[in-house]
Amino acid sequence: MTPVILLTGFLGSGKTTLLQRLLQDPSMAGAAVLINEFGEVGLDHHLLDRIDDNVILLKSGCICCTVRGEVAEALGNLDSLRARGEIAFDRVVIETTGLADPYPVLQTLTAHPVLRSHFTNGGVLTTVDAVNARLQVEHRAEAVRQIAAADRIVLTKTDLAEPGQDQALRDRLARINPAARIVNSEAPVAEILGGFGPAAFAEGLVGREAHGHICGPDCGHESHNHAHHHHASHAAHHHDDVLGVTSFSLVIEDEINWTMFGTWLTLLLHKHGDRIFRVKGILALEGEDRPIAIHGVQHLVHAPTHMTHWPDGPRQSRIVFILEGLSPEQIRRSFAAFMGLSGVRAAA
Ligand SMILES: Nc1nc2c(ncn2[C@@H]2O[C@H](COP(=O)(O)OP(=O)(O)OP(=O)(O)O)[C@@H](O)[C@H]2O)c(=O)[nH]1
Repeated sequence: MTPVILLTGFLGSGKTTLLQRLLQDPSMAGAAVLINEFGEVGLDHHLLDRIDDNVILLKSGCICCTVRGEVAEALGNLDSLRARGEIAFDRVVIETTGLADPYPVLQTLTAHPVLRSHFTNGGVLTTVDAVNARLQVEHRAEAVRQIAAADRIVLTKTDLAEPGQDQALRDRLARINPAARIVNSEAPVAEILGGFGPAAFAEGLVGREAHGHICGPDCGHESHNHAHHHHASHAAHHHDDVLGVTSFSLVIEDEINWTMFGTWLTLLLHKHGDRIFRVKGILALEGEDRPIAIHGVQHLVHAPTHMTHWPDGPRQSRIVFILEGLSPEQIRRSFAAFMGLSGVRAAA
C-alpha cells in the first residue's frame, strides 16, 4: 500500500514552500506529487522547482469537486504507470487548493473500490500562516476544516509574526484540533514528517471546537453528515456565483516597472486585503531577464524571489488573484491606469 500525504492549508499559508523543502529531503526522493489549484490558471507547478514526470497538475478547479473524478483518475494513472515500470514512487503527496475541504479526498482514498487496495491515507499535513490565520479561522470555514482534519499542523511565517502571536495561535489551534502535533515550518524535515500518520482521524478526535464532529471514515455518519458538510463547504467557495470566491488572472504584454508595481500592490492590499485572499504572479520586469515570483496574502506582501528560468510559454507577466466581492475588471482597470499600460487583459 502506498501512503498518500495530503498537504493542505489556507491560501498562501506556505504549502508549496513547505513541499519544496520536503522534496529536497532524501526521505522524499521517491514521492510523486499531485498539485491542485483553485481557478483555471495554475502557477504552483511553475513555482515548484522540481518539474518531472512525477509532478502532475490537476487542472480543474477545486479538489473537493473533482476528487471523485480527477484525483482518483490521477492516482489510478500513477498506479498503472508504476505497474508498467514506467515510473517509480513509494508515496504520493497531494497539495490541495487553499480553499479545499480535505475530507472528500480522504474519503475517496478509503472508499474508492480500486484505489483503496493500492493507496492508504498517509496523514494530513496542514500549514497554518502565523500572520494571517486568526483572520482566516474567524471568517473562512475551509481554514477551520483544514486545521480540524490535520494530523500534523505546520506553523509557517512565525518569523513574521508579532511576539506573543505565536502562542495565542497555538492555543487556538489546539482547541480546534487537540490531536494534532504542532511543529514550526523551520523544524528539521524529520520532525515535520516523523511518526506522522493518520492518527487523529483514526481516533476520531478532530474538530471538536468548530464542528462538534467531522465525519471520519469509520464514524458511521458518512452519508448524512458528509452531504451536509460538503454542501456547506461548497457554499463557501462556489466557483462562479456572485457571492463566492473567484479567481482570474491579469496577463500583461509589456514589461513592468518594479517600483510602480510594488506601490500599486501595496495600496491594493492595504485597501482590499480583507477580500483579496491571494495574489501570486510571475513578472517580466524592466531590465530583468529572469522572471520574478511575487506573493501576497491578504494584507501581507512577501519578498519577491528570482526564478531560475521562464516556465513554458511566452515571456509574459501573469498575476493570479483569488478574491471575493471585487470584479476582475475593477482590478484590471486599476492596474492599467496606475501603471500606465494598455496591453493588460483579465483572463477568467
Ligand atoms: N517569511 C516567510 N515567508 C513564507 C514562509 N512560508 C511561506 N512563505 C512565503 O509565503 C508566500 C506564499 O507561499 P506559498 O508556499 O506559495 O503558499 P501556498 O500555500 O502554496 O499558496 P497557494 O497555493 O496559493 O494557496 C511565498 O512568498 C512564500 O515565500 C515562512 O515560513 N516565512
